[in-house]
Amino acid sequence: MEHRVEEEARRMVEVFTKTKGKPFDPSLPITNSVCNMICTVAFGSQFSIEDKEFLELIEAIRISLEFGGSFFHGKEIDGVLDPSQTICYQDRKKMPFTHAVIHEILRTKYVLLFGIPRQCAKDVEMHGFLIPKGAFIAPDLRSVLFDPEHWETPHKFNPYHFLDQEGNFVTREAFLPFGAGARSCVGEQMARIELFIFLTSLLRAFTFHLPKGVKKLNQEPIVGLTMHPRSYKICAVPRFSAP
Ligand code: HEM
Repeated sequence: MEHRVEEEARRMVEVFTKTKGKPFDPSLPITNSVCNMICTVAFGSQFSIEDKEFLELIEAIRISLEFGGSFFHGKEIDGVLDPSQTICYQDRKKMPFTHAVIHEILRTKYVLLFGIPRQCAKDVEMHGFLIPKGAFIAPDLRSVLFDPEHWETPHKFNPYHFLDQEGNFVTREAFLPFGAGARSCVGEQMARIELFIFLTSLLRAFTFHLPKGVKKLNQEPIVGLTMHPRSYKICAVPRFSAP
């Protein structure tokens, strides 16, 4: 699977390169790559970015979710990987800062409004409260991801939440974006591999900046069943000239 993510990352870099540093909305190529990974695993095939059915599917998902959305320099990446080297998931161990940034993105820009609803299989007593058999539960994972007792700056983007004094990566008990227990996210590993390889591939290949005249992006999400980003444009300027 990791090999497929690497291939997809290369395709994404090609699509970004074709924009020649001009303003463009990166959400469609990113969504296409993420969907392709799931389709490869589920059906063994994938959609082209121009495929009419794919575009209709994305629009349908966007509408249904709406009704129910960084910039950091590539210095650490440059220090570890040369421009032609393939990026693999194992490289995260040599890039604690990048790894910490990805964790902090997953925490502060958490995509789900609430976790997958579950039904209680038997009577359970928790902290003196009875949760009866049959009760529906919608876990609020934000309550732990933004808990002031667990995070130094709960609402502020701060990669140092995941780094110790020496700059080593540290895991945190309250980092539960994929849920916990027997029914936690089955796609966790795939999501982690994609996030790392896609992000490092793009940051290694491009410098990102806002289009001329744009001072700031509106980071307020569109709230639906997910927290969806508003549409935006950025410029991806290649960092290395083509061989
Ligand atoms: C950043 C990306 C993702 C996040 C934050 C996420 C989060 C979650 C959460 C919170 C749950 C509920 C866990 C619980 O109830 O304890 C879940 C379940 C699930 N996720 Fe994900 N997920 C992500 C990516 C994916 C991907 C890429 C796939 C598929 C390839 C996937 C497939 C599933 C499935 C099938 C379940 C249901 C598991 C079950 O009921 O046993 N997820 N996910």
